[in-house]
Amino acid sequence: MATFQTNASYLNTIITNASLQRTTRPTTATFQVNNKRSFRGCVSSNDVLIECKDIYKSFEEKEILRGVSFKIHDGEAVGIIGPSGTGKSTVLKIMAGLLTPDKGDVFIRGKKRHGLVSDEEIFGLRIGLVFQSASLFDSLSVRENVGFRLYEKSNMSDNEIEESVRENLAAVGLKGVEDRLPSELSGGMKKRVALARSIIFDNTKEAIEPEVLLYDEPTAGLDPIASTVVEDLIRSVHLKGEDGVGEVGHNIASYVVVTHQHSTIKRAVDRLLFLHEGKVVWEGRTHEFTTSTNPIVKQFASGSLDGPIRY
Ligand SMILES: Nc1ncnc2c1ncn2[C@@H]1O[C@H](COP(=O)(O)OP(=O)(O)OP(=O)(O)O)[C@@H](O)[C@H]1O
Repeated sequence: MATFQTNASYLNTIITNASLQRTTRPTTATFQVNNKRSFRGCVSSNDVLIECKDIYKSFEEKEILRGVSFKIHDGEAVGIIGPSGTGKSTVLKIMAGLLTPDKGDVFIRGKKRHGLVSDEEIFGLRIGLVFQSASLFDSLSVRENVGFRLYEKSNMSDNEIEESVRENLAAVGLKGVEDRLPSELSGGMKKRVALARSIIFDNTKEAIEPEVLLYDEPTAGLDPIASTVVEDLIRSVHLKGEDGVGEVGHNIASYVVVTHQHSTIKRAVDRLLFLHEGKVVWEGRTHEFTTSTNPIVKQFASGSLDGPIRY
């Protein structure tokens, strides 16, 4: 087994830990998974996992976020959409604790987060971020990339990790690529390898797997069928608390997806936040997106050149 010198914080899939103690889960469980955990299908005001409140962020002179506010509830599948360059990825990084806002607050399970998230903090809500670019380690094989976190931190044997890597790769539609280097994969394959890495599960631990996954354009650049595979996989992780190979009982219960793809909006999310000119200008259920009379949403949904969005 290779000895990895690289700091885990450089992973494209960053599993961050908010510096908070775990709070009691809501009692309104709708179904039970493996007698270990409850996953919820409904939303109420006292189950907010992440709240962004009046967030401002500038890069140099450019003001990108101008008072972004929203809440992510336990059990939700939320999409963030909006024109290019409007700050969607920036919002994800702020939620993950990789960027600090210039103004405004991020609350994790009701407690204010101060500064960035560090690797040392191991309790509380876990937030996994899958970056837009696959950002795999070039010098590591696919197997080592996917199993990276397990090789570094778990008590699983090399054989168990290998098996898990193989199964999770198969779940994203990739077989027999374990020994390849990232340079030997297409862009879409790299993306799926990154996804496999985000959903792989440490079966020696029960309590500290991610509970919110943040996906930055997980289906961009994939062909329609590969997109469907990824969308369904994301959905199954959310719905059943399963990992890519159908093992239940994990903590992954909610996710946020930044996407431009209509298929991903339709298949993988239930609620949408529309970001435009630094603010959330519309929120609604997915099925309301195409029928909304909001001129910004209407223009975006139809792809029309006429309307308030200008390039
Ligand atoms: N670290 C950074 N330094 C300087 N500018 C940045 C940085 N990160 C983002 N930006 C700028 O902030 C703006 C918003 O970027 P962001 O990636 O959040 O947008 P986005 O809505 O996700 O875009 P897209 O849909 O095209 O992926 C862009 O103009 C980008 O160039």
